Amino acid sequence: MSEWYPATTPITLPTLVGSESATEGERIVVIGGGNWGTTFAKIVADGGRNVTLVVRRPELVEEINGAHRNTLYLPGINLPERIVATDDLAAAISGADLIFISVPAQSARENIEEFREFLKPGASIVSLMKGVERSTGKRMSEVIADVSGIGADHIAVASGPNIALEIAREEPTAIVVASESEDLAVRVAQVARNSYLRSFVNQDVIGTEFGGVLKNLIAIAIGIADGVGYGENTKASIMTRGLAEITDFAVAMGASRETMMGLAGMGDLIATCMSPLSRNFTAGRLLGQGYSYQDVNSRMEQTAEGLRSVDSIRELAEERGVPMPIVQQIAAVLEGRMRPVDLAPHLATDNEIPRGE
Ligand SMILES: NC(=O)C1=CN([C@@H]2O[C@H](COP(=O)(O)OP(=O)(O)OC[C@H]3O[C@@H](n4cnc5c(N)ncnc54)[C@H](O)[C@@H]3O)[C@@H](O)[C@H]2O)C=CC1
Ligand SMILES: O=C(CO)COP(=O)(O)O
Repeated sequence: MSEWYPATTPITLPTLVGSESATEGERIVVIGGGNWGTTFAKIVADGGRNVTLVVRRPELVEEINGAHRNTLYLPGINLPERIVATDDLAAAISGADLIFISVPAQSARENIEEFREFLKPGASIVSLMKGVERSTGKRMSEVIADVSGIGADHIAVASGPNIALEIAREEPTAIVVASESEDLAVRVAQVARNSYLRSFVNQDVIGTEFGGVLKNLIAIAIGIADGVGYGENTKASIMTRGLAEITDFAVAMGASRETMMGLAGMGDLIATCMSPLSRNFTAGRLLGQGYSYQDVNSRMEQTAEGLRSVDSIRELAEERGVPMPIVQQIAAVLEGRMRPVDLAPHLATDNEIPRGE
């Protein structure tokens, strides 16, 4: 691979034509039969490749292979026949070249532990997850490296404004793939593209991952504002100050500012804050309507990663001296120390002298 594409550059067709064969014949596995894992398998299949989808429930294996549906997670969506579901993780992983993981972030470690002995030499792992591990504060690519022992040149992450059900409905969308290895990023981007999904690449793994994690927190804040009944000024103020806040954090952690202005940062922030399909927004809205953290947890049937990332992000920010007033306030609402209605006025750390925007 001689050329490299910055975050703002789509992979253009001439490039793809020349290297299309790089991914042909590769065995592709997606782990996780939830909202995003199933949608991602559809993306790959609609791009013309066969894909094995590893799920846990035998009845879901039957539904996907028989009716080509995953009714619980993707109602109304017909899945391509190129997706073959299995609950046999070991068999799926043995011989797999490219493995995408889409399970809740807190389950990632145990999931990789379960399959690492079956990894074939040269296999690559791609995280589709948008959370940090609570017990360690690690990003998912770090957890993958820790547990699998695979080197950074075989690890990638994919992120962007990717509300699963919209993509499953084949609404045009963009995604960004990041890896320290340009070859791997381009290979993965070639797999994650089809008539309705355009893929971009970059080398900023830290920024691409943190973009996905951090926008969840701001989406919770927007949900809280919505639940309280505040209008668009409040939400726009939180989104704008939120972007500044999460950018400062990500840059302090080693991300590039440019990434945070791209698909994985601003792009995903907009999608998640604006979509009623977002689980993080929904969890925030319930909080804003007066439900407690415990109530929200029990009402959420799908993964709202932001709820589990708040503490880790707060700790990392404190360690690095990055002010995160909005994240602090989300934590205060979650812990019952602040009324949701009081969240929005405190968009900045309370300074006596107003500071520059
Ligand atoms: N749903 C979406 O629109 C998007 C989600 N993501 C991220 O993808 C990740 C997964 O989210 P969703 O699929 O939406 O969640 P989900 O709640 O819809 O599904 C999670 C799936 O993981 C399975 N699972 C749980 N623990 C497991 C384990 N130990 N081993 C194997 N499977 C396990 C569950 O059975 C379920 O099928 C999250 O990190 C999320 O932030 C990223 C982009 C878009
Ligand atoms: O990451 C997502 C969209 O890019 C999905 O957001 P939610 O997890 O809040 O549904």
